[in-house]
Amino acid sequence: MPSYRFALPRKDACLGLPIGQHVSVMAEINGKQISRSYTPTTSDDDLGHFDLLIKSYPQGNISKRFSELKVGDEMAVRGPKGNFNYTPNMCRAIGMIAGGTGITPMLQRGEDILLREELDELAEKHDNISVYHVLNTPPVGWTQGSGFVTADMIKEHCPAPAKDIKMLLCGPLPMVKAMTENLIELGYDKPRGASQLADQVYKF
Ligand SMILES: Cc1cc2nc3c(=O)[nH]c(=O)nc-3n(C[C@H](O)[C@H](O)[C@H](O)COP(=O)(O)OP(=O)(O)OC[C@H]3O[C@@H](n4cnc5c(N)ncnc54)[C@H](O)[C@@H]3O)c2cc1C
Repeated sequence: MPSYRFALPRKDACLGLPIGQHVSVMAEINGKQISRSYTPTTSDDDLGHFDLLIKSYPQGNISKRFSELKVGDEMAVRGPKGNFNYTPNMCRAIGMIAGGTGITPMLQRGEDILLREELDELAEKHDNISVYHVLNTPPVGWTQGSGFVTADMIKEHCPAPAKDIKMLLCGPLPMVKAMTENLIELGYDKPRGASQLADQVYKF
């Protein structure tokens, strides 16, 4: 999946995006201003530019635009955007369910398993981080999950429902819908349409 690098106005500038927030990329399409959210894979340690890992859909309004960019082209970007402001120790445990490019808000810093090396390295280095990959069509000998993420997988790998935990969801709409149903079935709070920081289940 291609990654696109955008220059910042100065070589020593950082994007300055708070963890948990994203940017809006805008374009005028058929006379209408359309914007979509994207989470850079670079951090504030990266100066002079930021990178976006984009899956371009042939019918996608904004994502298709990326695939048509030539070096030197510009896009309109606005931010920071989003209600999720991460602060250390904001809760005891965080469960994250991400589908495809939905991994980008979970790991702000890209693939068949996007960012796999980075994720596995994080889990190896930190006792309090564990990663479970679920593949639609796994290769022979695959020992982790296969098919879609199920309620049983969530129960086994994510923090159980409690006041001091959060569950973060990001991915294609059908997946987010299915995960919302799984979470409700498991006893987590029903998420509202537009998530707020205080919510137990936060949909990006
Ligand atoms: C917080 C957040 C962060 C995100 N970060 C990223 C990121 O880092 N990288 C990234 O690539 N995306 C990311 N997304 C998704 C992104 O915002 C857009 O939804 C995506 O690029 C599709 O937008 P579009 O305008 O191209 O398509 P739309 O105009 O929304 O859809 C038009 C058509 O495109 C096709 N299409 C669109 N989405 C899908 C899909 N998921 N599966 C199959 N077909 C589809 C369908 O044919 C659809 O009818 C993020 C979303 C959120 C909420």
